[in-house]
Amino acid sequence: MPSFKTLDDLTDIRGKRVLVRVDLNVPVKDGKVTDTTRIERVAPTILELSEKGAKVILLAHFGRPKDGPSPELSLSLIAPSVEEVLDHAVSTASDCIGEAAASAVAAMNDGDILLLENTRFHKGEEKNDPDFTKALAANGDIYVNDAFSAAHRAHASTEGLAHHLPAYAGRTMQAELEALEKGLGDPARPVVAIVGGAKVSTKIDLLMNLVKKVDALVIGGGMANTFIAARGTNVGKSLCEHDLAETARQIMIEAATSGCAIILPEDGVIAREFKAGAANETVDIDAIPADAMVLDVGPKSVQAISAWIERASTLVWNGPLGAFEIEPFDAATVGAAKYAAERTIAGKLTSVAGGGDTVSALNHAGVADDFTYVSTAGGAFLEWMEGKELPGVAVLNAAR
Ligand SMILES: Nc1ncnc2c1ncn2[C@@H]1O[C@H](COP(=O)(O)OP(=O)(O)O)[C@@H](O)[C@H]1O
Ligand SMILES: O=C(OP(=O)(O)O)[C@H](O)COP(=O)(O)O
Repeated sequence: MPSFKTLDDLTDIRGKRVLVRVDLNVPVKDGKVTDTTRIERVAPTILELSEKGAKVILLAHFGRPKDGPSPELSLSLIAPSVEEVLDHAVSTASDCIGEAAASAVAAMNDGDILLLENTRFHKGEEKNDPDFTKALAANGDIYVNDAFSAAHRAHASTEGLAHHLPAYAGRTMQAELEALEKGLGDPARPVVAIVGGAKVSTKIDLLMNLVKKVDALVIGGGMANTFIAARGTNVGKSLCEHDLAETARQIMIEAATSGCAIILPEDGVIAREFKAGAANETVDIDAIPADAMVLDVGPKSVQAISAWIERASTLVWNGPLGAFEIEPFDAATVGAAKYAAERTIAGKLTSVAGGGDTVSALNHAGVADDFTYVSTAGGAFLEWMEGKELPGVAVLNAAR
C-alpha cells in the first residue's frame, strides 16, 4: 500500500511555489481537446493548492516530441481547456526551465496558476537528467505529483524532482491507487484483459507479465496486427511493428505455459485511406490485401470478444480495438464497450478501463459512467496490474 505524504500533510503553503506534475496528454483533433477527463481529474488538486494560497506551477508533457520544441505539441494549445475546466485563469510560459520559466514564476501572486511548456521539449526530461531536474526544481519549493497516468515513467518531472524537493502525492494519484486496489487488488476470476491501441512498442513488453496474471488476453488495435504478423499472416499496410514479432511469439509461448488464452481478431475492417468516409470492407484476417490497412476488428471478432466478456468476472481494458476516432472504425470498440457496460450494470462484471484514448472511446460510446472504474492511466495501470512498482509512486513512498 502507498505510504506517501498527501496534500493533507501540506499546511501553511500560502506564497509557496508548488510544482505540480499533471498529465495533460489529452486527445486533440484539429487543435481542439476532444476529451477533458484527465484535466477534470487533476482539477481538485490544482484548485485546492490555489485556494490555500500557493503559487501553482503546472508541469506536464504532451505527445512524444522527437527533436525539441514543435508548435503542434505546445501546451499553449491545452491551456484554454485547462482554464475552462478549472474556471480559473491559467497563464503560460514558453519554456519549463530557464529565464522564460523563472520570470513567469516571479510574476505570480498567491493562488495564481501557471502552466509551463511541454517538459519533453528538453531531452533531459526522459533521460531524468540531474542538471535538467535541478533546472526544473529551481522554480519550486514543494513538489506534488498528481500524474498517476505517467507514473510508470522515471522521467525528471515524474521521478527526479522528488529527490530535490519535499514530495507529496496529489488527490488523483491517491484516488487512482485506492480505486485500483479496491477494484483489482484481489480480482474475481476469470479475469479477462483487453489490450489494443497504437503504443505497441511501449506496451508489448508488459504483456509478458500480464499473461501470467489474467485468464484471457484479447488483443486488438495496432497491437493485434503485430501479433498477427508474428504468426506469419500478411497485414498489408496496417499499423504494425514487424521488428517486435519475436517478442510477440515469446508472449504467445508464455501465455500457453501460464494457461492464459490469447484471443486475436478473426476478421478486420480494412480501408486504403486513414480518413472519415474512406471506402471500407470486412475481410477474414488471413485475407488482408497488400495495399490495405486494418483499422478495426470485424464483427466476428466482436462476437468472440463479447463471449469472453460474458465469461469474465473481471475485465481490465486499455487501448481501443480500432481507430475509433474515425467512423465507422469505432464499431468494435463501441460494441464491446456497450456489452461490458451492460454486464457491469447487471452486476455480473467488475470492469476497469483506462488510458487517455480509451477513456475518450468510452465517452464516445456513452458508457464511461457505467464501468466499475475508469482510470486516467493506460500503460501505468497495466504496469500496476503486472505487480510492478511504478517509479513515480516508489519515489513518493521513499520520500515519506
Ligand atoms: N488498427 C489500428 N490502426 C491504427 N490506429 C489504431 C488502430 N487501433 C487503434 N488505433 C489507435 O490507437 C490509439 C490509442 O492508443 P493508445 O495511446 O495505446 O491508447 P490509450 O491512450 O488509451 O492508452 C487511438 O488513437 C486509435 O486511433
Ligand atoms: O498517455 C499516456 O499514457 P497511456 O497512453 O498509456 O494512457 C501518458 O501520458 C504517458 O505518455 P507516454 O506513453 O508518451 O509516456
